[in-house]
Amino acid sequence: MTAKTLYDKLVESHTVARLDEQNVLLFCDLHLMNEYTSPQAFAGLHEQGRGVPVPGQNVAVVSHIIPTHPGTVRVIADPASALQASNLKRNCERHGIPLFDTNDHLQGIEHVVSPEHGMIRPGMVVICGDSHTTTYGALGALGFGIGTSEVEHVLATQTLVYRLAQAMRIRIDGELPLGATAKDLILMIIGRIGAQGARGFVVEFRGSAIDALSVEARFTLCNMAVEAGARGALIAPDAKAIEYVLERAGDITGAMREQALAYWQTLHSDADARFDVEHQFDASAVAPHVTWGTSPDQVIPVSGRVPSPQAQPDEVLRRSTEQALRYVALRPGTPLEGTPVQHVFIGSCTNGRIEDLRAVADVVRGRSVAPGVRAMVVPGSGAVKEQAEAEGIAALLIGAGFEWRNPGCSMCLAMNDDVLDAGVRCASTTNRNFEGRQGRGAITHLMSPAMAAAAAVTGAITDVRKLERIHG
Ligand SMILES: CC(C)[C@H](C(=O)O)[C@@H](O)C(=O)O
Ligand code: SF4
Repeated sequence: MTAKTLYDKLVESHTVARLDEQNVLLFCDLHLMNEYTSPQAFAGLHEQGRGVPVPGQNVAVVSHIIPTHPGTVRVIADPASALQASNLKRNCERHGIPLFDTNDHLQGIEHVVSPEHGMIRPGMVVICGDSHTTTYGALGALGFGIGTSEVEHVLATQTLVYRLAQAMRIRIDGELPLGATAKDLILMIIGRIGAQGARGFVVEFRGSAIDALSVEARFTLCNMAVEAGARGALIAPDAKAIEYVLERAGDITGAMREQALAYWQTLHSDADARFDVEHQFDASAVAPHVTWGTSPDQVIPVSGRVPSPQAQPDEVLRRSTEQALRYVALRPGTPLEGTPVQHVFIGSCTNGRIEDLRAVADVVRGRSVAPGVRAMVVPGSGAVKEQAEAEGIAALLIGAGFEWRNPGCSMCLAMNDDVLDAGVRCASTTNRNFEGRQGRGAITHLMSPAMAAAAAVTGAITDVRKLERIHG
């Protein structure tokens, strides 16, 4: 018997038919939908007079366009966005698909909502018309994003024509130093292998540094694997992951629980499984990282200096460095530390979970938002928001001068009315720093929640480790 990777096992157990050398028909256990990528898919389905055969294995969440202003009733003012939300509601009602609607108190970002209710379990194939579906690898589920025509196919058949990926293993041993988080780890990895470094691969993370991460930190890691081009990210489920799932999946009891536990034990790569590419990193050398440019791989440790186009090894890199520097209005050789920010955004499916908000609160406690800075916290979901309110985190942050908002994607991609003005520089816990991502002409620096909190209280990009030293 040939040794298998975890990825092989997940694909094989979901293969309905082998179509050719490269493609299989893959069964999808769970299909998540948002208001943004589903309307045309439903329209196509209806044109062909098709139904949704297994509506219970589909779930929809209004994520992207929803306003986040405080208040109990949310009204979507923008007519196009309101139409997207009402279409989603109508389509879900028509087909019996569960929906977290605009004013559901548990609503939020699809990738935050689904795991917290036990919908994601080890061994599943989870898909969504959204690239950050890789997040679910943290629980040993194969998650990946699909396009709108594929959404239609999945609605109609619960299957997908799936092109097989290659397997990459990233091994990370050692202990993350104080002040460095899973966000810094993944930013460092993306910086090293590049924004296309994992293109065509499903990445399996393993090693002692991965074992040490909390499940929420693993979500952060797998979420951003797509920023290195990965078609999926996986971490073999361990006791921590299994406990996380069992605490939330109330339906897994009795004999089913025994069966599930026995199956989940098999979800790891065999000892001699072959990977197409392997990388290795040392967690103990990871410092807090901050992006300086307009791609997540344009990233350096916070103590670093913005690179110079002249120092780049080839013409393509020289040009992209030059262009990025022009956009972010930074000169080559400038230290990142001390760069003033006018805005701080804390949230997103990368860092909008309760542990992230606790990390922010730990830095902010005893301090307040610097004058001239607008700092905004948008919890990843209603459940995260309620939890943070119950723990006193919301009160602490509001007292320190943060805006405490309702959940949603918000300023991660500025598809609602949380949009930055041109030239505004933002310390952000999100995952993409593309040109215009948070508003036309706005400048994004990606970093961890603790680092964003440090920026909020100092008004500049700041090494959170120094902040802690100064203030004891
Ligand atoms: C809107 C959606 C299609 C998109 C994605 O696929 O990731 C968004 O969530 C993003 O983060 O850019
Ligand atoms: S929070 Fe950002 S990255 Fe995540 S789904 Fe929403 S827009 Fe995409």
